[in-house]
Amino acid sequence: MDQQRAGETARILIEALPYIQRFSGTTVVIKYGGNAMENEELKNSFARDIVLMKAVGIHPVIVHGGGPQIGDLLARLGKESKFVQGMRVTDSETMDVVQMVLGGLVNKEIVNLIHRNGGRAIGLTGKDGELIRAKKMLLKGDSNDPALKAPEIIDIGHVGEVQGIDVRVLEMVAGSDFIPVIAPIGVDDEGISYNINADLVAGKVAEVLRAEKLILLTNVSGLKDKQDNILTGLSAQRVQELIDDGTIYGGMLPKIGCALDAVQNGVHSAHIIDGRVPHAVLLEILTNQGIGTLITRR
Ligand SMILES: Nc1ncnc2c1ncn2[C@@H]1O[C@H](COP(=O)(O)OP(=O)(O)O)[C@@H](O)[C@H]1O
Ligand SMILES: CC(=O)N[C@@H](CCC(=O)OP(=O)(O)O)C(=O)O
Repeated sequence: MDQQRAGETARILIEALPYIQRFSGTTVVIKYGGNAMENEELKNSFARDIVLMKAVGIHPVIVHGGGPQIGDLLARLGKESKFVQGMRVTDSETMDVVQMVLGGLVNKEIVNLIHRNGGRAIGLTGKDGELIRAKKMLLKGDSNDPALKAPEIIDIGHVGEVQGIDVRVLEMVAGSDFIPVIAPIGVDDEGISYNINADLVAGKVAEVLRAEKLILLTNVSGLKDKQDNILTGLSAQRVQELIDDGTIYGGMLPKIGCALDAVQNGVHSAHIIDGRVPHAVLLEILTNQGIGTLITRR
């Protein structure tokens, strides 16, 4: 290595020092969206980032999605995917597919990736240790019928919202070498399974663990306005305006909602970043080059 390159390498390593000192010993919850699992190279760069974080004393907790992967298997079974306000309409048959894909294929693939990159991981669904207690989610629809006084309630089947998180299993894992990898499946008092949007689970997990950061990896470079500019440092009121005028829709709705809730409830900062950028997590945590949309408490 020539001297110039050696100097540059040393400079980059030293740049990480204040971040390592600041974040070592803290918990960072990372939501790994199905859309960010684009190719093998990206998946490996994600796993390397997570292993490096753990090696420098940060406690990463991964909550993963897998929407496109669920959609693929449903299509192979001849079932169409339907979404209302960013939530998958989930009948009993779809719930079975959700459990197979999230709890099986996707969860174990991420665990495997971490092992292949030199770390140790343990895969959990919200059913393990009753980690995620869920209740049925009811959506309020916009009714066009002026005769209806209350907004229409839409039933989207086995879709849940988080009622509580039992942190004991996570605390056990946090003190060890193992990195928890959580599939967003919840269970209610009667043992009924629920499909929960992974952003919502990540937000609640970050809240109960009092995480330093909530990082939401997705397939866009951040929250955008209508002219495609990345928006950052947003107030709750500004977000509501952007929802009302249709700038924020679909899968971005639960993402921005849970980011705002998390920072209101004790998480230091939430970041919506582009999971298609190699090493996006590392750049966000250990360098000056934060990317995407930052949300903090105001
Ligand atoms: N204002 C916005 N800025 C950026 N993306 C938006 C916005 N409103 C809606 N979206 C949509 O949200 C999507 C991200 O959510 P989603 O598809 O659920 O991703 P993930 O699988 O990563 O959770 C983007 O691909 C985009 O289509
Ligand atoms: C209720 C609901 O919509 N659940 C999601 C769970 C997976 C998920 O959130 O995946 P991404 O993060 O990759 O979108 C779904 O069925 O697609």
